[in-house]
Amino acid sequence: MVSRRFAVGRRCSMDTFPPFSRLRWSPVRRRRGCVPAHDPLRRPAGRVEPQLDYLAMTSNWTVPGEAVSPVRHPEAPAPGESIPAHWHGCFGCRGTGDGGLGLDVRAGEGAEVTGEIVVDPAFEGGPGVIHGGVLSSVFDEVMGFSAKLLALEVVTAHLEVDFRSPVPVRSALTVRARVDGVLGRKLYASAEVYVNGAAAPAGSARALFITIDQAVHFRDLVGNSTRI
Ligand SMILES: CCCCCCCCCCCCCCCC(=O)SCCNC(=O)CCNC(=O)[C@H](O)C(C)(C)COP(=O)(O)OP(=O)(O)OC[C@H]1O[C@@H](n2cnc3c(N)ncnc32)[C@H](O)[C@@H]1OP(=O)(O)O
Repeated sequence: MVSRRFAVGRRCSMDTFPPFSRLRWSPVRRRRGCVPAHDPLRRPAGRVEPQLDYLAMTSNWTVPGEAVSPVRHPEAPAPGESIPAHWHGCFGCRGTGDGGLGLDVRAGEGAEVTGEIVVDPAFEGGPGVIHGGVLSSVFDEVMGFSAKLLALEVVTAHLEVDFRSPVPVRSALTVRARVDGVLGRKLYASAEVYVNGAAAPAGSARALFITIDQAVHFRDLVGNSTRI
């Protein structure tokens, strides 16, 4: 709780103490009571704030009961083998030297895959941690690869991510993903990310992929590519 005496535009010693001086809205500043005049987190007088239950905002995604178990294609890469890129122009498939994520995704048992990535400093969001959008891309890509074990062409229709703990840049990430169920053209997938071999996941994701016919889906879009 920020006291009224310190709440408006008070400069504090942290203004001159990098790196805090750059973090205008940081929780540290809020705790110390040095909150800029236009702090977006301040409550306008008289306004009733909704009481959000943040835990209820974590994923409650469930696979429909009618979904069937995924069937691995007989010619899918064997467990432990690398799964080839689905498109050389893909940001998720390209190496970091080529502006991509630098993911290595390997087949596991059944419809499970494991992706490995070292978080390039270029992927920084907050100071020293991965950008949440980049981590979402990692999840999207690794879950998408699980569809390749079924030899299906898919695009993402829905993606949701829970960020449980910060993921440092330069850390080694292991992403475990799998197709949980298939219902017509719909593939339900899930994944977790582990930092530097930790036992507890730092985040998790759920996605819905829809099978497509690549030739039809990208027919009128492929001309936009700079990588043909
Ligand atoms: C990059 C790609 C390479 C492809 C090569 C393959 C390689 C394999 C490895 C892939 C690894 C890639 C991993 C990254 C993949 C991306 O990041 S893809 C890029 C982001 N995604 C997109 O651009 C997709 C944009 N959306 C679309 O094009 C269209 O909405 C879709 C997804 C094709 C669906 O459209 P549609 O074909 O007309 O089908 P539609 O009838 O609307 O939906 C089918 C069913 O899904 C349900 N549905 C659709 N959207 C939703 C939703 N958001 N929520 C819930 N249900 C939904 C519908 O209700 C319907 O249900 P049923 O009626 O069958 O029960």
